[in-house]
Amino acid sequence: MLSEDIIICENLVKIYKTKDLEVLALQGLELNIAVGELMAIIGNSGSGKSTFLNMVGGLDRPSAGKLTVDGRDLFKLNEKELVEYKRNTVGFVWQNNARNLIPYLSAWQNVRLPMRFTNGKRQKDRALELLEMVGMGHRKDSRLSQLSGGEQQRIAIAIALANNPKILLADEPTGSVDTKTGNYILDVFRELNKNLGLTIVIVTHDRMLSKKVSRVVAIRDGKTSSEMVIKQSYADKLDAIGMFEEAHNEYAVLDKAGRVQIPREFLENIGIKGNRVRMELENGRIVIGSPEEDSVKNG
Ligand SMILES: Nc1ncnc2c1ncn2[C@@H]1O[C@H](COP(=O)(O)OP(=O)(O)OP(=O)(O)O)[C@@H](O)[C@H]1O
Repeated sequence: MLSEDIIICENLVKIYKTKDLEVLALQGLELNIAVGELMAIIGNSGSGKSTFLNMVGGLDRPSAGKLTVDGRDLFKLNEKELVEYKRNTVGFVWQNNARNLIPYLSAWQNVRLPMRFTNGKRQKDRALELLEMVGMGHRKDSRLSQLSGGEQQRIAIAIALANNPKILLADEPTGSVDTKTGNYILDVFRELNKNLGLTIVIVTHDRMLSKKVSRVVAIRDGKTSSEMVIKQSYADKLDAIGMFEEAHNEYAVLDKAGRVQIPREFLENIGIKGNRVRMELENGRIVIGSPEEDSVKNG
């Protein structure tokens, strides 16, 4: 059972300032993520997905709002605390694995690199354990340049886990591999989530991939717009018969001021053109309709 939130993000704002330009990359993002969740963030290019991940990963500082990760207020960490946070709390997997790996070293050596603070024997054992966890134990002595893109991506996941982080952050982890390999990588995430209880946040464009996790949050223009949550009771059953992805309920996010962003497709479907909707309470439900319905009803 998921209980407390490991990531609490309220009204989060990020402004990038360049010499002659200010970009509002996050404009009041509301998003909480529970301990042990496997979730995806989707959204168009430029909607702020990577910005959010970078804030949570401590790679960049937020401008305003609230961001607490694993009980730590990311606005208050000093440089030293931030280095320690990046090393122990979060692990990163990127689309482009060249960012994670050193091609002329073996898989085993690559995984040991982030562990330079632990003793040698422990390091070797732990690295092997991680390689086995991602299904790459048998290739431990292969140089990275001898492995396929998908295999390299699995090594990158093992590296991200080297310091035993509580949260794994993955930015387009399947962006450079084919669908079959992408599915395999996603299976690795699901195993890690299930077996280690690791919280995993995946940023993706890929709507198919996002259907295989238990919650999908859509970001639009730097704000959370809607989310889909898998019906927990069905998850395991459906997983067993390969229909996991069919079982989502769709939710819209309600912020503290009572604002909800309605997906554009829904508005188009009921014929909303301007900036007004008709709203009424009907048998415990809020019904939103087109204002034109009134004129049809009344006359
Ligand atoms: N370092 C930066 N300096 C200035 N603007 C930036 C910087 N990083 C991101 N932005 C801008 O912030 C906005 C959000 O970018 P972000 O990379 O978070 O989007 P994204 O949803 O991850 O997009 P994509 O799917 O294309 O990676 C964009 O308008 C982008 O141009």
